[in-house]
Amino acid sequence: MTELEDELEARLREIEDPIVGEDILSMQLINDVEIDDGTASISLAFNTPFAPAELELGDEIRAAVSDVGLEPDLYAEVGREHGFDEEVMPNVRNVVAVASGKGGVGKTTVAANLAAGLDELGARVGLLDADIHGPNAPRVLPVEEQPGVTPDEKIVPPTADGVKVMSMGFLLEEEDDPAILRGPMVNNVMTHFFENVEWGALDYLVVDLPPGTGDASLDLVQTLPVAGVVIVTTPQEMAVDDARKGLRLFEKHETPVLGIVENMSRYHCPSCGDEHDPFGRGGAEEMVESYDVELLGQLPIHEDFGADGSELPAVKLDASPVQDAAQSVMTDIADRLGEVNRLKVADMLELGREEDKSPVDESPQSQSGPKL
Ligand SMILES: Nc1ncnc2c1ncn2[C@@H]1O[C@H](COP(=O)(O)OP(=O)(O)OP(=O)(O)O)[C@@H](O)[C@H]1O
Repeated sequence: MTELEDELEARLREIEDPIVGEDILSMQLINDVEIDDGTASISLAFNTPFAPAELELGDEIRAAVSDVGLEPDLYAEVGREHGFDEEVMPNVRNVVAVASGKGGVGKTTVAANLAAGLDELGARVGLLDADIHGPNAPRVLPVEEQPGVTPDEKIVPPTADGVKVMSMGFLLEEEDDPAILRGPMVNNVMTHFFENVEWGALDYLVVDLPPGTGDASLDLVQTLPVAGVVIVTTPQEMAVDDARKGLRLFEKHETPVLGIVENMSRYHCPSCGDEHDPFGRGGAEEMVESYDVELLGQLPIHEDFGADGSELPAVKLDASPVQDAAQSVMTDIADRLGEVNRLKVADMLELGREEDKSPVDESPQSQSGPKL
C-alpha cells in the first residue's frame, strides 16, 4: 500500500456508524476504494438512500477523503453477497411493510406519512396499498389521476405529490364497493400487483399490509423481500395485545421488525392546553421492555392525521403543529432501517472476508451503483 492509501485507510477507520457505534471498516461497509488521478472512488455497502445517518456517514467519508488531499466520489452498491435479494423486485431497493394487529389503529395513516416523509427526504418512493379488503390509501393521499397502462399492459401507478401509489381502490367500480376476495384470489391479485405494476426504480416501496396477523399478511411478507416491518399500535390494551401477536408472527418468519409506532398516543386539547390520554398510557413502553423491540415514535391524536385525501399527509403539512412529530417518527424509521441494512452487511460479510483485509488496496472494481 502506498503512504496515501495507508493514510486514507487510517482516516476511514476513525469513522463510526452513528447508530451501531462500530467503525465502518470493521462493519465491512466499504466494498472498494480506487484511487486514480487525484480522485478516490469509494463503493459503499449502503442501501438506505436519504436516511439521515447514512447521509451523515457519506459526509464524514467525503471529509476524510478531502483531508488526505483527494477528491471524493462515492457510490452505493449492495447485492446478494451482502444479503440483499436481487431477483423478486430488482428495481426496488427496500420494501418496508406497515402492519397492525387490529384494524383502525392508523396503519394506513402511518404508511402514507412514511411514504410521503421518505419522498420529502429526497428518495424515490412507492406506496402499495395491500389492504385489499378495505383499500384506503387513495383516501389518505391526494392522488391526482387514475392509473395508466403501458403498451405491454403494465399498470402505471399514479402519483400523489411525488409518491407513486397503487391500490385495489383504483380497480373498484364504486368507492364503497367492498373487495370480496378470499384465499387464493387474494394472492393472485397481489401477485398481479407485484408483477404487473411499472414501479420504475424505487428506493423504498412502502406496503400497507391488511390489518391483523392472518394469512394475507403472512403471504405478503413471504412473497416480497421485506427489509423490515413497522408495527402500528395504539396505547389501548387490546391494540397492544394484538400488536404483540404481530410481532411474534413476523419474528417467527424471520422478517426483521423495525419497531413499533404508537399512534393516537396523546391528545393536546387546543382550548384548555392540557394533554389527555384517551386511550390510556404506557402500552408501547411496556411492550418495548418485555419484547426487546424498538419504540420508533409516538404520534398524537390530531385532525391533520385524519386526512381525507384532499390534503397532504401531516408529514408534509408545513403549517401543521404535528408536522415535526410526524417527520421525526418517519426519519427515525428510515434510520432504523439503515441500521438493520448495515448490520445485515456486517453479518453477511463477517464470515466471507479475510480478517483485516483492507478495501483500500484491493484490486480495482468497476463502479456501477448510484452516486451518493
Ligand atoms: N393520530 C391520529 N389522529 C387523528 N386521527 C387519526 C390518527 N391516526 C389515524 N386517524 C384516523 O383514524 C382512522 C383510521 O386510520 P387508518 O385508516 O390509518 O387506520 P388503519 O389501521 O389503516 O385501518 P384499517 O384497519 O381500516 O386498515 C382514519 O379515519 C384516520 O384518518
